[in-house]
Amino acid sequence: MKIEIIGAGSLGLLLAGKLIRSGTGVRLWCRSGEQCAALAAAGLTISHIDGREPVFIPGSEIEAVPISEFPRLYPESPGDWLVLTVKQGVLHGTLPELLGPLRESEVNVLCLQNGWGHMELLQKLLPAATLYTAVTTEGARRESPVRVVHAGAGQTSIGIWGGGETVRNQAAIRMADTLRSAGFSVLLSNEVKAMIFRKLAINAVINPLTAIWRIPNGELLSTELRVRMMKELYEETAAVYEACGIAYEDSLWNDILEVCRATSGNHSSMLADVLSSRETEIRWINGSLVALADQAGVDVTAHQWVIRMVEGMFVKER
Ligand SMILES: NC(=O)C1=CN([C@@H]2O[C@H](COP(=O)(O)OP(=O)(O)OC[C@H]3O[C@@H](n4cnc5c(N)ncnc54)[C@H](OP(=O)(O)O)[C@@H]3O)[C@@H](O)[C@H]2O)C=CC1
Ligand SMILES: CC(C)(CO)C(=O)C(=O)O
Repeated sequence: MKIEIIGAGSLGLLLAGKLIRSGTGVRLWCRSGEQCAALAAAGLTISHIDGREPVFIPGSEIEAVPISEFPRLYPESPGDWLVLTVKQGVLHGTLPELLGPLRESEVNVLCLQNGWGHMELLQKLLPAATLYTAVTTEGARRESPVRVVHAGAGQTSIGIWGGGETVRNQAAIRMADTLRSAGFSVLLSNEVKAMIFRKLAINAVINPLTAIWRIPNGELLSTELRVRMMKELYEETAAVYEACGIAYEDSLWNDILEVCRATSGNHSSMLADVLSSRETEIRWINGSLVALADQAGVDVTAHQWVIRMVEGMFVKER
């Protein structure tokens, strides 16, 4: 199996390194030629916060190519899968033009983005492709273009976008087996929308508050006021789901609290973006809930406020 990974950031480097180490063919598409050169010179190091030995992949074993070469090189020798590990902003920004030549292609595409909105976009861009959503609780943090920290082993659930029996889908089964042999814990799910909306609720409550208060996830639980703000965001989210007929488990609020405990020392991805003055994914997390709320006539004042707070902070810091 040959896997094309687009986006050599936290998740892309983690996946690429572990897949290469397990013997899977990987071509890694980086935004910059500088990162490709750095990987060729220094190799890739994956370290673990749980004390496991770092994994080192020598540069000679890494096929890293600048994304500007994608339209020329990809059609000459396309891989079996495209794995997208860029942020939502890139998917909605520069990637549509790059993927344009694949419009007729029946390629399998695995998308690991948090948030909501990217799958509909990809469906329009790549109507002949089979799209798979992956919802992951793996934690990865890129330290440099050639170093990534595996900050927490999690679980990845994969489902066919648009419905279908993922659990019997041969391509999905092979992909899951390949990821498992690289050391990831993977489930196939026929409930793709339920898994996306569950993760969306978790991100919509935890990410903006940790980014605004600049605290690790666990500190959200340290005062009553913080938990009350979380609850407000949660209750608005639940009201949107009810109004839109989106099913969710009764345990969702407790699940969110549990994620804070399980990832207590982690910086959320939104806090990490804010601290690095990068664009956040709030438009596709809280913003997508506001869009659903507008259609359904639900009041989501708390979500609107956190969006303004995070977007205002980002603009100020640039
Ligand atoms: N990190 C994690 O633990 C988790 C992440 N996710 C989701 O996965 C997605 C990726 O997250 P993460 O890996 O953290 O993000 P990062 O910002 O670490 O990585 C994104 C990568 O995309 C690269 N990139 C930007 N533009 C392009 C382009 N046009 N072509 C190719 N590559 C490009 C960036 O390059 P450069 O740095 O050079 O700009 C960067 O290396 C997000 O949607 C996130 O929500 C989900 C669960 C966990
Ligand atoms: C689950 C959580 C909140 C873990 O940090 C996450 O997905 C993120 O930071 O984006």
